[in-house]
Amino acid sequence: MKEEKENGPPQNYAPINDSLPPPTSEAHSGPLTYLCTFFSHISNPKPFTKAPLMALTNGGAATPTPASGGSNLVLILDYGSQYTHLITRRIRQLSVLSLCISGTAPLSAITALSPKAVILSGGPHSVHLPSAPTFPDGFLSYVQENDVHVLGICYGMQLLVQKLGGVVDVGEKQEYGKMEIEVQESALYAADEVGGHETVWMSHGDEAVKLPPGFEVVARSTQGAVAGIEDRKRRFYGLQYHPEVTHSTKGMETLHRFLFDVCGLSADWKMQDVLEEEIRTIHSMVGPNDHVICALSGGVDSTVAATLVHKAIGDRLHCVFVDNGLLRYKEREWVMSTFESDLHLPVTCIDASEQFLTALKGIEDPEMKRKIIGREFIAVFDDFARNLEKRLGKRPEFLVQGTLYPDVIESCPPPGSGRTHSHTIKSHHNVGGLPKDMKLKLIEPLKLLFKDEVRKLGSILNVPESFLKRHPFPGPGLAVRVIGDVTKGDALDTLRQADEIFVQAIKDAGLYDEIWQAFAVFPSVESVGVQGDQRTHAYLVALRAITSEDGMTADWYYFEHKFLINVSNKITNSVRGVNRVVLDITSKPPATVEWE
Ligand SMILES: Nc1ncnc2c1ncn2[C@@H]1O[C@H](COP(=O)(O)OP(=O)(O)OP(=O)(O)O)[C@@H](O)[C@H]1O
Ligand SMILES: O=c1[nH]c(=O)c2[nH+]cn([C@@H]3O[C@H](COP(=O)(O)O)[C@@H](O)[C@H]3O)c2[nH]1
Ligand SMILES: NC(=O)CC[C@H](N)C(=O)O
Ligand SMILES: [Mg+2]
Repeated sequence: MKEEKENGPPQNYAPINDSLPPPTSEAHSGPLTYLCTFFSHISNPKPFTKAPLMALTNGGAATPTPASGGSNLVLILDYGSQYTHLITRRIRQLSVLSLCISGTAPLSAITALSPKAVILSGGPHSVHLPSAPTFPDGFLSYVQENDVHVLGICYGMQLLVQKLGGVVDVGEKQEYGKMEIEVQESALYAADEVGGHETVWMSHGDEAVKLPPGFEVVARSTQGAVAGIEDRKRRFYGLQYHPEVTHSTKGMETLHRFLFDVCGLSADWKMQDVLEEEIRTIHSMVGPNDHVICALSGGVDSTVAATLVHKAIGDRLHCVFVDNGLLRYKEREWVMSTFESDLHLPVTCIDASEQFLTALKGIEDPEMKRKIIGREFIAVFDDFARNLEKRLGKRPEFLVQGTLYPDVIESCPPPGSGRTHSHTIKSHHNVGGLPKDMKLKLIEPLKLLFKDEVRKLGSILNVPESFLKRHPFPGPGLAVRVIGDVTKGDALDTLRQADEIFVQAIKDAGLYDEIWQAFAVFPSVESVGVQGDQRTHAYLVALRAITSEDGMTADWYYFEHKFLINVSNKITNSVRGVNRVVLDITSKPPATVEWE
């Protein structure tokens, strides 16, 4: 492993914004801080004084005392729906903080956060089966005693109906896809919608056949199934359809009415507040003489994370960029020069390509590759920390990573982080791929944010657009784009060249900003071709370009034929060893963005 010198001293840098509150010795108690900390498994050197945190970290043993009236927070209890994260996003889009925890989390985890409203998500289960997940004992009396509003969506509505004494049964007709409903004037539906039909997205086989006492039906599908219910007196609401999905044309209006008219929440979730809260958290974790290292990839997330932490602790932050041998064409040169010229952040580049490629030799299994990469990254960061100790006389104890909420959702989630009964899709190297015995404590200020929120935060921090608009690039890099053994033959170099041609063509055509991510893949498949009248048996390259809001779901991007013809010709004419180009026309789901 080779360490290179830093990219020059910082110019212009202003470590701490004076307008921000001074460092405190106690952690800020906002829900964001609180859950971030919980997720990060940080053993805080200055213990939190808040009972709620204890309640979560010790599995709910403490008896929290909820603030009456609740905080301005909507808590989502996740029962495994593929749309749970979308509910969280939609609510944040309406400027209200929302967080998602497991639907079977202990009552203490819920009361600790003191939400003003709780949304029970959909899910694949049937409430009448014994294994059906449910909210904890005491939940219904807690929400009643503390004036908490509850909205059940799909499975969540069925759960409410059953637990409150109604009956849910297998419906005569299943309802999947776009359906029409008829609504009546009520808390959830405005007078001008009354009598009108709304298009909604349904996805259920069970239905409420008898409502609990106190409830009324406020919407019905044109097939006759109960689609919306209310018990205003007890503050229980239910929707059989998914208002969070864009196919439910008035879904956002219904959520808006629920949040502001029904629950009386205020629209106060602002990126400026997130920034200030995160800076307070960092001050509370990192002592005045502590040093911190930051894993910087040059991507959007770590750049924003580094800028934020730098604002909090100035030059006690030491950024490290790792060349793992899996980077794109000239990526290392670009990162090192632009960090110096545009961001003025000191970065040390470590060339660990040999170390990573040796560890990956012969490895074909995608999850194994991810775990190896996660392990090697941490080994490099540990070495870097040891070297800094020689220079600074004190070993950095913290590692900043640009982990996002979707990384957590899709990796191995810790209990309480949401995704109750869903599968691990893939271990993102920075979450599920981390070694269990790592010593560095994590600081992950973006851990509860989606990408578009990170971009907003970045622009408040004056991170240049050239960084914020970059397409995401996964930490395991080209290792998840070369199928099978990455070290075999010229796979990596071939892929780099094809990828560069494709992405440059997208930039030249002015399409870069409307595409979420575009890249080439090397499937390690050979096929027969004819080039210069000669038979060839050479590799194929696949092109993938997608649009997405947050990387959780995606659609493939529709290019004009002329564009594709030009790119295909350019690749087969200039990349040695490639005689065929194919286009990936799969959305997520059923595929994922990366091939591995
Ligand atoms: N080559 C690298 N050197 C150092 N750290 C890295 C490297 N690649 C990834 N990381 C770390 O892993 C984290 C997750 O990677 P990820 O690709 O999700 O985020 P990003 O690179 O910061 O942003 P983007 O999603 O826009 O690529 C990064 O935020 C960074 O902390
Ligand atoms: O830093 C990362 N480490 C990883 O291990 C990883 N895997 C996928 N990605 C990126 O996440 C988004 C969703 O990708 P998938 O649909 O392939 O899971 C896409 O933007 C992917 O590029 C990763 N980023
Ligand atoms: N999408 C859902 O929440 C479905 C709930 C339940 N499994 C049903 O089929 O009715
Ligand atoms: Mg990246």
